[in-house]
Amino acid sequence: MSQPLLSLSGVCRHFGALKAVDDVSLDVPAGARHALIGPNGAGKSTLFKLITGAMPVTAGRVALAGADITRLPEHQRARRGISQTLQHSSLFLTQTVLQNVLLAAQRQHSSRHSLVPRRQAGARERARALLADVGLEQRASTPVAALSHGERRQVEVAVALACEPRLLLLDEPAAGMSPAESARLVALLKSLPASVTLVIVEHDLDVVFALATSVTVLHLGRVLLTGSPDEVRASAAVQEAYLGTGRESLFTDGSGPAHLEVS
Ligand SMILES: Nc1ncnc2c1ncn2[C@@H]1O[C@H](COP(=O)(O)OP(=O)(O)OP(=O)(O)O)[C@@H](O)[C@H]1O
Repeated sequence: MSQPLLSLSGVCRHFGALKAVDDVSLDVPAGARHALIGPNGAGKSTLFKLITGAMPVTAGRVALAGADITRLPEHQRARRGISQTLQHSSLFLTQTVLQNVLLAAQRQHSSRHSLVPRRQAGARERARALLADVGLEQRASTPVAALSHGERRQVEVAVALACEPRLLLLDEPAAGMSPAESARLVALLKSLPASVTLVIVEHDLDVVFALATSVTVLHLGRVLLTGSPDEVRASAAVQEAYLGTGRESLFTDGSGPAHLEVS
């Protein structure tokens, strides 16, 4: 098997006596669309932070394309190709859509030569291409504050892509979206090139099962199961972990998740 892009070995994060992430091992191959799911408090967000470097591990090893990055700070991991969208928006609301993406594109290509007009034109071109990729070309001159919730999430994806990531981590990208917006988001994420590997934390299991090529279920900080979406849906242990959460029908009624209309 070829080397995984992201590899976690025995990763732990303890808060006092609480084992929020407990001995998690996981390999994510390049090009995967990998989802992390689990009931509230399972450790998903904490595990994300251990991958991005926003929080140090208590124990274990994080590797990117075979290189040990466990001790690297967040900005150095970002430079190696880890990019993320956050649960809470980090966009500049009074700036236009294009300005937000342009800023990220300029940061990516910043150097002591970045004031050279040719470089600036390159960043502008790249920003416009990214807006086209996420379907927001027509909204380039619109202030972010005037966008719908779903459109803002699309801008966030464009901003994250401007960093030219190898690994894109999406923390609840569909939170607060209407079904139509979720379907558009899934279509957008599906259309990303295989050179961008996705790891997504998402409560909306319709989105997860429409997008993911593999799924890890976390429960009480531990990996309950890693497998294909079908294996996860069929697992009695996963059904049990979701009992009482109001989401168990996605695993137990045999019909699978509601179909998301993805054009
Ligand atoms: N900074 C912290 N200090 C103490 N405990 C924390 C901290 N961050 C998270 N926890 C605890 O760790 C456990 C896992 O939390 P985490 O937010 O990672 O779960 P989650 O699966 O992302 O949950 P949700 O789906 O509700 O966002 C929870 O019990 C939480 O209360």
